Amino acid sequence: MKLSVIGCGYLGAVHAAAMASIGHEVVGIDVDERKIEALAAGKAPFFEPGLDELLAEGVASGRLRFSSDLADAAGAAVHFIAVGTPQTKDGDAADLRFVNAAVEGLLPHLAPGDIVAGKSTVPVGTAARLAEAVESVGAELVWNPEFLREGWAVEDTVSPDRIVVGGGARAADVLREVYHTAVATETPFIVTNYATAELVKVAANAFLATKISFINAMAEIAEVTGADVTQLADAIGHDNRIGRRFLGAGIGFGGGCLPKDIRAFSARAEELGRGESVSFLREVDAINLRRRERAVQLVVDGLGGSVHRKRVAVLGAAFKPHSDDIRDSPALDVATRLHGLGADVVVTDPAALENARRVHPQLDYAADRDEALRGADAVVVVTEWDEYRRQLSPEHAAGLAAGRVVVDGRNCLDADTWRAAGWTYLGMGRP
Ligand SMILES: NC(=O)C1=CN([C@@H]2O[C@H](COP(=O)(O)OP(=O)(O)OC[C@H]3O[C@@H](n4cnc5c(N)ncnc54)[C@H](O)[C@@H]3O)[C@@H](O)[C@H]2O)C=CC1
Ligand SMILES: O=C(O)[C@H]1O[C@H](OP(=O)(O)OP(=O)(O)OC[C@H]2O[C@@H](n3ccc(=O)[nH]c3=O)[C@H](O)[C@@H]2O)[C@H](O)[C@@H](O)[C@@H]1O
Repeated sequence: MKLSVIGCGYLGAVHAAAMASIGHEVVGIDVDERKIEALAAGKAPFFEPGLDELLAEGVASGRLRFSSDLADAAGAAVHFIAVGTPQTKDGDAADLRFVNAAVEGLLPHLAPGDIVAGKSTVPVGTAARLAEAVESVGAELVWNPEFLREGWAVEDTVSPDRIVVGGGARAADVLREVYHTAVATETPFIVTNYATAELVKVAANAFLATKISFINAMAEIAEVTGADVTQLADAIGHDNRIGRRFLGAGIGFGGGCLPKDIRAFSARAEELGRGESVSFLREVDAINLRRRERAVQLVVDGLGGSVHRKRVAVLGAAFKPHSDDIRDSPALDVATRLHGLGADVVVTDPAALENARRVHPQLDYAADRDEALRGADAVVVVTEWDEYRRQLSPEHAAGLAAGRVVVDGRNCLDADTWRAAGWTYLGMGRP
């Protein structure tokens, strides 16, 4: 089938490449010419495991091409909208300018019977509003939210846990054909109305954020009682009604989605007169942000009350491992707070260094882990990449660092091993 994907960022580029890999003829469109140039050359403009291979394969096969001209979407049977919906500059609501512009710009290139499939995360009510414009040219709108995780985006797109389609039965059948490989393996395929489809997406992210803040709230209680939140998480996680996943206590969630999605959800619920129904999400957000402060406090405490002129090695910049994404990164928040307190901060990250340098030029950067560790008075692990977690021994770190203080912002190090090697180990919610 012929498909177009409007918006080729973390979501759209992967979607376009994955759709080509399952046999479709795909054109990816973006207003960012630099991105399009890279993609057309078969190169991912960001770090995503497996994406380079998929792009190169798709472009070489002739089934995948990229363009900065929306007119090139003409002729596709399904047009996916995958543009950004960031937080507005002056509030919590989602900024729908890009979605509106993409749909508006697409209208002249649509033919009767075409399907426009929204993938961007939007406030409930958006699809119903956009449907009118799409129908005015004889096309049909569905909302088909996306649940992929960065770092596993290719796998999640090709083999999703579920597919949700809000819209009419004919359009849903066309999407069944689009996702034929997942349908063949009996992936749950849920057809519903617009509002449900939009809400499924934000509800899923709100639940995940709540789960993380729940365990971080337990970490706060653990800190004043001498309990160990990692053992607590293991123990409650054995109850499979609860489950251990997303009970990782630490400096909390960040990224281009969870934080802005819970805020946009709160803002939308308030508009609908139902703010109180999700008022707990404000608390989820507040707990999350407190944990970043806590990590900073641990570094201050570990260094005897002041970080001024102390060299602090910050291991990690991305909001999570296997990604170069630094949008609302807790790691960089911790780094900039320490810098603000007068510390000589040296940040390193295997994938996100370039992005970090661009957005936070005031910080110092080291090309690799060992360079960051050299001469450090304290070490803080803020993104749990394997090379900081599994591949870093306390003895090796001791051979490079000047001090012996390690703050484990992701509870990813073995406390006993580090202590036995002479380090002052400070974890999040651990005695
Ligand atoms: N990043 C992720 O893991 C996931 C993202 N989402 C949602 O998907 C949407 C996109 O997110 P990301 O890909 O992360 O954002 P992104 O910022 O990486 O990509 C958005 C892209 O849209 C392009 N764009 C903006 N206006 C355009 C227009 N009028 N025409 C064509 N292209 C345009 C931008 O240049 C950019 O490349 C958001 O609503 C997000 O919440 C949903 C699930 C997963
Ligand atoms: O809407 C989206 O964009 C996506 O948002 C998240 O995916 P992602 O942002 O890629 O990353 P996650 O793996 O969910 O991690 C989010 C944040 O939570 C943190 N986290 C995760 C798990 C945990 O136990 N503890 C914890 O602090 C991570 O470090 C990271 O900062 C969701 O998991 C996806 O299903 C969703 O599609």
